[in-house]
Amino acid sequence: MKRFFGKVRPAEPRVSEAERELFGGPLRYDMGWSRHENATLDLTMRSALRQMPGLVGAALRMAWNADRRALFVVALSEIGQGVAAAVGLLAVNAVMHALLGDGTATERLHALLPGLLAAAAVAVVNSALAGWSTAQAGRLEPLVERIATTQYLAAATAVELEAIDDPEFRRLIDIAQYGAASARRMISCCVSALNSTISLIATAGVLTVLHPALLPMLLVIAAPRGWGAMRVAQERYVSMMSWIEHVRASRLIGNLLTERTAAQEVRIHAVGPFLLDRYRGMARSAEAEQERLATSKAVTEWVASALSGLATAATYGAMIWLIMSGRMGLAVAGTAVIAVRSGSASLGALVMNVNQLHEESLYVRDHSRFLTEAAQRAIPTGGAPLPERVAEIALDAVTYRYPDRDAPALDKVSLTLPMGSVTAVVGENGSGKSTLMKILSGLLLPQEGTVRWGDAHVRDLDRAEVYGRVSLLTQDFQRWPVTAAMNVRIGRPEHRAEPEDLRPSLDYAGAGPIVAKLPDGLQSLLARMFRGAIELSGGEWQKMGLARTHWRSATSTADSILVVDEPTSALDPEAEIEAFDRIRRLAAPHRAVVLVTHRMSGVRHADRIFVLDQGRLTEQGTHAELLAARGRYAAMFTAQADQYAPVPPAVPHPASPPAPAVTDPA
Ligand SMILES: Nc1ncnc2c1ncn2[C@@H]1O[C@H](COP(=O)(O)OP(=O)(O)OP(=O)(O)O)[C@@H](O)[C@H]1O
Repeated sequence: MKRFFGKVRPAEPRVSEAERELFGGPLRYDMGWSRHENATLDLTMRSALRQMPGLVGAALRMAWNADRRALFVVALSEIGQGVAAAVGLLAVNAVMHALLGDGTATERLHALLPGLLAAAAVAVVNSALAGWSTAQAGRLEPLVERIATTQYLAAATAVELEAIDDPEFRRLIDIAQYGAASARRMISCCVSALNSTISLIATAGVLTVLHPALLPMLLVIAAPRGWGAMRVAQERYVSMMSWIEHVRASRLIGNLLTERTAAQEVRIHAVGPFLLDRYRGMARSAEAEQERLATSKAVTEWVASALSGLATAATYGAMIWLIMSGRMGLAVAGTAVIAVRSGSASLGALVMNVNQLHEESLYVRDHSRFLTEAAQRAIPTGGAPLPERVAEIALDAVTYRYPDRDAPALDKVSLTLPMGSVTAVVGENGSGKSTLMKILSGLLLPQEGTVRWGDAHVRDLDRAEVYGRVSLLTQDFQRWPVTAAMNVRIGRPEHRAEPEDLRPSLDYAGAGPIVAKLPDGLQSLLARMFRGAIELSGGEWQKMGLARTHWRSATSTADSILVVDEPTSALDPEAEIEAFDRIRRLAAPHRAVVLVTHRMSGVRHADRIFVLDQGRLTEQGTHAELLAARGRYAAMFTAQADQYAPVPPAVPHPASPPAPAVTDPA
């Protein structure tokens, strides 16, 4: 019994060997975000029905905002169809009475004509109303999907970077993407549910008028089917939730096999057949879950149909008893049979629609949950205006810890960046350099300590204004799949520019020759995924990125900061020297330049150098001061300088295996 009527639970995961090997264990969605929200995934029928009005209301509100005239027309035509159904039944009743009444066959045929004509007229009106409703609903649905998608995208782009780094929130972003299409489908479900409800009310009214016992009978027939459909939907949803990570991982493997970046290793290392085999393994375990679901659905539907069949037999039995005992006339019974049939069809359709509404509403609920959580984690809007002149940006005892980490990535870091200065930050991998850059840019807010622009605390400032003053060039800067001109202009997209306006930025970055080589110059499309588009090399892209950064800096005169994180990783030695030189030239009286790099040659001319070690600032000073101090910086600098020393240190040769002894055949 518990199997059918207990709470729907995810099936015990069967871990495929491929999952264990590639990902270290089963990839299952742990419903963590619902715990995070202090709400367990509540999938009882009662809670479904309780939440339904709110979710239907939300979908209808979207429809109302999208096109209220269309919504009004849909509602009107659906109500019209319900009324037509009732009138049709009354016409059928009149026909029955005429057919089973007194008089000769000809008289009875004459008597039933008005009823027949009325039924035909009702059918014509009904189909006209149905067409009208379909046309308007078809117009409404894409609008609702667009509104929901826009809400989703706007919320996703407005959250703090910390939320994007949070795996729980990322999962919620993934799941919520299905909500927009579900909101669209909810509109058609709502229309169908309204249609079934109105025709059911009409049928129920007619049945009650005919005989009070007929209505409960109708409900008894439909109830098991409703239960079955809802349970199947819940099982499907729980399964989809618990397998979402698995689906994502399979998709990831599929993408890796076809991605251009992985293509070389896929071939040379024979990763292709290896991953393909693991892909098959994961697909097999997903297929086993699909099979389990299909079997469970078949059993549930069979039980529901059996119960519904028993109820139908009982209903007809009761009707025969009512006729035999003289409590119901034959004409009434005839109409009742038709009414019960059409009523149970309406009820069945209503149950199916409510069930589908329920299923879609689960996804819409994720969408609205995402919007709520995204709103809580959104970058605050408003705040104090940022003065044009701030003289310096200062960090005071800044500590930052990533949500899932114990050790802080930055530990009580204090530093000052005066306008017009060039500051370098060096340190080993994982020492906290990139985190410091994110704090300086306002992308992350410190948990302890303060970041000030002049006298104003970043926390109190209008963040959009802070971002407006930051130029960012990171090693993984975005390679936008748009034209070369737009790849530069997108550094400050709201600033309109003709291609000639971008020339100084291209020349500054040394990207002029790259553009000159492109078939359509600045109008060339830089995206391999489109036909006729061009792909640049890593170093060429880096120059385009530098041009973009220059364009962004050049379009602002207020005090600002330029953050450059490993800008030369793909450049050849000559280009690297040039790039560092260019970055230094970006220093201006109203700009503070911060440079993060492992290339020590690039930092020696900085006004001030900071050394980070495990999140702490351990050394600071000019190049000469730090060399003299003979600390970590001096060690790192000397190690790199030695690489370029005239007499390279001896490189040990790999030991060669001993040659097999050759015996003279003679
Ligand atoms: N999104 C994140 N979530 C959790 N931990 C992170 C995240 N980003 C960085 N870390 C951790 O914070 C610490 C500092 O990382 P950060 O990227 O700032 O170092 P880095 O000095 O820039 O390293 P590299 O020179 O390798 O780029 C590391 O231990 C890293 O594992």
